Amino acid sequence: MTQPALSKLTILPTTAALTGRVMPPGSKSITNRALLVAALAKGTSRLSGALKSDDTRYMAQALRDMGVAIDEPDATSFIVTSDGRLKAPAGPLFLGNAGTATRFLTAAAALVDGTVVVDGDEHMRKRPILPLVEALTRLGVAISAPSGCPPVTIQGQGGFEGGLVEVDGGLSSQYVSALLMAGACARNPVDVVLTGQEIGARGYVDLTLATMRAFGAEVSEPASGGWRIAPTGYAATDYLIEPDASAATYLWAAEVLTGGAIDLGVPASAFTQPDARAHELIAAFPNLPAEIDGSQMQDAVPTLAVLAAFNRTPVRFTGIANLRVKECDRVAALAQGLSRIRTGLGVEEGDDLLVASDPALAGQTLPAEIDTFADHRIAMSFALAGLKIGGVTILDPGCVAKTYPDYWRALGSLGVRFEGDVP
Ligand SMILES: O=C(O)C1=C[C@@H](OP(=O)(O)O)[C@@H](O)[C@H](O)C1
Ligand SMILES: C=C(OP(=O)(O)O)C(=O)O
Repeated sequence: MTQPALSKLTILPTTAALTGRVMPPGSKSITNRALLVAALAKGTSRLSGALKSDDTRYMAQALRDMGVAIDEPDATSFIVTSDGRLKAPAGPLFLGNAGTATRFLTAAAALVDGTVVVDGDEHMRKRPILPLVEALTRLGVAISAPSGCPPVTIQGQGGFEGGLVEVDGGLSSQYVSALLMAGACARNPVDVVLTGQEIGARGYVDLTLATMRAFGAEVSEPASGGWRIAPTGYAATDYLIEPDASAATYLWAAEVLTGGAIDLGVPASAFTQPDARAHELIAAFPNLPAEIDGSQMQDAVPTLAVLAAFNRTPVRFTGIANLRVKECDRVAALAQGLSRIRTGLGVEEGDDLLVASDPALAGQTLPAEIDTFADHRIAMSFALAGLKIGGVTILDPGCVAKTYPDYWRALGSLGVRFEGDVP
């Protein structure tokens, strides 16, 4: 069977400084945490400032499939009403390529009385989940994932006892967050302890703890790398979700690349998400450091890597091995896309990415089709290159719907012009 041709969007370079006001959408990470804990709380919670995108729609639909009432009175709110229990869904939960929804619901499914199958699209079916499955097994949960990736089948017993569970967060911090959030609904206290010191973006665990506490959970950290969760369950509450820091990185980068002034409506210092750390680096452009450790701002690495192409000096990105198990292998996709613009512009060295910077790229026409591998961040970051280089074409530009459906419209509102299929 022949595949349908991918849609294409060419960014027309701009010599103008991009100026205007663009609010990034609500945080994906916080929206999907808040949706879950609100669903585990008895009563009604109003979530405002929320993201409406593929990832949060998959989460909301899965919770509806488990008996939770979720209303959407406007474009940025969810009203979640629950009796605090998730019911067995009639069929598999399909979660697309939403890592947060998939990992968080895998642990929460242990609270269901009945069978839950957690599944996703062909990309998600390649994203590892075994460390989480093994941790839940040690907690006494009947769970299996034969391929080590979704689909995962959980035979929920209406809850689990609790106790100590070790987990390796090296491949994904989402395993840790998933255990922490489900842990508050166990019958006894749960101790979640990290094995090894490696954990991608520890800041995501802090984000989890903050959301849990806002909904009444009691979590302490008796020792570094270990958390004790009291069996309190959650209390319904109204919750304001901050804008998405990863989405903000594209706007910050567009601003420095074009010498513009984009008002995001929120200062960088107001974000609590890990990717906000990238702001300081972006502000240093075109003098980015020779080495950037991406481990604590992982989703900002595509933004920083494309920006680095225009830096005064080359940049090596380290600490990014687990970018290989995101929506696509981002280390490979970035190297490939950069090298389509100019051979050798991005090179993989082990798990590092080397960007051979050249400020003279700006103003050139270097036709390049960027394969996005259905990865929103590859699409959004390479669009930045298109602001300065003629001929940059993004394949499958609609993939931004995963976390930032309005991305192209937002760039358009700043005066960016396109040729081709604007989704
Ligand atoms: O917990 C979260 O909200 C996230 C954690 C990170 O993933 P990993 O923990 O899988 O590295 C990040 O890349 C993802 O976009 C969101
Ligand atoms: C890695 C990402 O998403 P997730 O793991 O939530 O699918 C991302 O949004 O960059």
